[in-house]
Amino acid sequence: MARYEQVQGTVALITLTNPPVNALSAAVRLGITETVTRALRDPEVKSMVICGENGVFCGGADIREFAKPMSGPPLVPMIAAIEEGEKPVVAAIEGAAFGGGLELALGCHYRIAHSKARVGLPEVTLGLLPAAGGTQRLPRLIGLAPALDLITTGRHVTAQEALKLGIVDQVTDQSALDLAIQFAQQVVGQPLLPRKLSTRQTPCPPDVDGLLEETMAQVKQRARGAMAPIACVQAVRAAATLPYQAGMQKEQELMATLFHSSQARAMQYCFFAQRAVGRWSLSSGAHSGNSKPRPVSKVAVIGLGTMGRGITVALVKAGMSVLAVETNKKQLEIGKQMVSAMLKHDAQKRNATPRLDLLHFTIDLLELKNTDLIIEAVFEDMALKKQVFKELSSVCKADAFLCTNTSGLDVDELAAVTKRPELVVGMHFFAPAHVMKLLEVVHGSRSSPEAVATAMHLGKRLGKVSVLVGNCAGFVGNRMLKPYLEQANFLLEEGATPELVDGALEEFGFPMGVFKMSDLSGLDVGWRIRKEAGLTGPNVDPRDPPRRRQGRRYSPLPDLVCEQGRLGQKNGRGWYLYDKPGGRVATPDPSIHKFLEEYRIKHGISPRQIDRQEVVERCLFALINEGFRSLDDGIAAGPEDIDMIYVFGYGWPRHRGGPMFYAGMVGLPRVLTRLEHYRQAHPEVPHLEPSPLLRRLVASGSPPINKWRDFLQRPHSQL
Ligand SMILES: CC/C=C\C/C=C/C(=O)SCCNC(=O)CCNC(=O)[C@H](O)C(C)(C)COP(=O)(O)OP(=O)(O)OC[C@H]1O[C@@H](n2cnc3c(N)ncnc32)[C@H](O)[C@@H]1OP(=O)(O)O
Repeated sequence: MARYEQVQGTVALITLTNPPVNALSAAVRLGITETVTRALRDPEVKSMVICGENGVFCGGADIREFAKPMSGPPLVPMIAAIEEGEKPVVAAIEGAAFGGGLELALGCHYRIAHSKARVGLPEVTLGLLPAAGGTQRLPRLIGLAPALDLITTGRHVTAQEALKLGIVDQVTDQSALDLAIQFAQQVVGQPLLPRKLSTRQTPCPPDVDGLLEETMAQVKQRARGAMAPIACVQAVRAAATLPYQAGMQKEQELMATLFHSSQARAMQYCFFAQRAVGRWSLSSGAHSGNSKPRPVSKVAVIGLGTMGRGITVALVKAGMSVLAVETNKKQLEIGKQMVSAMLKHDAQKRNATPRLDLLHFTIDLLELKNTDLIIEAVFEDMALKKQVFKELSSVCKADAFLCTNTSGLDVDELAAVTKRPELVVGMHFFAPAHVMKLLEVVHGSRSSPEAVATAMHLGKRLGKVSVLVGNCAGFVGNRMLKPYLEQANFLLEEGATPELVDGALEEFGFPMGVFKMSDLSGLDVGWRIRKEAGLTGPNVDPRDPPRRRQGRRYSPLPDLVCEQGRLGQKNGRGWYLYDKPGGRVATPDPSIHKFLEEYRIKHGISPRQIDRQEVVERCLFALINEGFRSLDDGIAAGPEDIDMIYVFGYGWPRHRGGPMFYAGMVGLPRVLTRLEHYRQAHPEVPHLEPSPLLRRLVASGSPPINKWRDFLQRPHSQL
């Protein structure tokens, strides 16, 4: 797992060989320990170079080993032996040096990087801290403030930034390995002590306490309940305030509290789940391994509303040529201005040139005739979308893919109006589409594996986490959101305020609660959908009592709020008050409280005290319950798919792993018992009826999440 060679007569070359990313498994650590010892003992060897096979230095500790009992040599003494040795060691960094990989490089005396390499300490994103000396050596190398930034965010930096920060000594466009070998020969005989980072003092600003306090306050706010970023600040503080060995001790103590935590397990689960969702499969036997995406070079976007603009920007940022289509010149001009401004703004932030040359605008559908893939992003209205699909089907070339950016309409119904239903798939982007990482790719009953593969691949090119889902109202994400929103409204009826509900959900870790989120999205969006569904407005069955629709409990509260002209952030009034139309700062509104009180009096509801536990349980367990139903229906392939949809699309806190992982952490029997309890208290709410899958899992002894697929029935799988 570590190859040993002697090159140029006097240089020991140690190559990590653990594909694909040379993770520091027990065997690799043993290999490094043995080869370093050999090189230190060999009188012919004057210096060493450490590199990684296949153009990757090292992806860090082997994350899969974290769940197993520790074996093999630990990292800390292994790295200490490199640093303490009296022969210079040069790290030749190609590809990536992340986590333990960068910590290994920091134990070397010099670092040479290829210009395309990236380095970073992403442990915080796995619920951990860089506990192989990273929190002590990096601040000593680059100073307190930049080290705090890198360690608490886990962000990766380019070789150029690493050079500026002082993490690496040289960057080359040629072979980093060749340069490192040359370098290793040149530095023989030079004093080594100053190169040993553990012997240095951490460069600090005059007001160390001020910087640490300010950082801690910012980190706590950003962390939303995650423990690791806070532990990272505490560990880096030790680098500024304690001698090296005491700092290392502190680093180990803090790591011990994180290592077996449920947060670390949740975040490591997310790491693998994110990669697993890319490996899709269909019941037909087609899967990502046997279905090739078709190359796509020309893409068109139909409709330059909020979604269409975001999608266009995402495509251009990925280097793709885009034809943007609107219905008339006026709309086209508005769209053009906005897309160009968004691209310029984005490029400015990255100090880059906006790729406006990749953009083309038209109102003429005939210009689509050479396009490979079309993403329709018109208003969410089935009749309109059908009309667009009919036209696309006749003007586009016969093998062009037709994709719809719908958030929940029936993809099969759209496919049916075309002459090529096998080339139709859903691509559900999330707003803002150029920022949000999630893409739900919707498999219609006639979508071909090639169409699925092409949409999934395109999502990847756009830097999205693409998740394949089946075709049903709301797909996976919005289908599960429905019972969540419903419970939040019922809680208001029963005595809660928007602030109480949102506070509980934000304390759980969501960036914003359900009512703030609704204000941000615009309250009229759901209102229109409810009108179309006959839940409010003129099509309501006149025999329905005010708080019942279609045979079940219904809360008209959101409709009544809209009827008052409160549409959310866009007009400055929704569930909250905003300083101005479009304002972002939500203030509780006494007139909403009064409205809720009057509503309860009118409907004879005695308000009761509602605590935060009830808010979290009712909203989240109802959502989770729908997740189990989606799994059983074959709309979601596995719990990982649901979890990634919620983490990347709906702000579910990563340190809680996603709704299905969270259910496992809480304990399936508890989720079942609480749902049964709430169902008994609210018999008119069918969403609270525990799903058959949840019952089967509990009856089978609540197996771990990776075994849930064995319990699915899926009589009507959509995948
Ligand atoms: C006791 C601990 C003491 C000290 C603290 C040290 C802690 C650590 O080092 S924790 C690990 C920190 N490192 C990371 O977080 C980096 C993780 N990896 C990546 O970011 C990326 O994989 C990459 C940039 C290195 C490569 O990206 P890419 O080329 O896109 O490949 P993939 O991400 O798809 O990965 C390929 C394949 O490798 C698996 N993998 C990647 N890194 C690790 C790892 N560190 N340990 C175990 N496995 C790893 C990844 O899961 C993929 O496999 P699967 O598709 O089967 O999941």
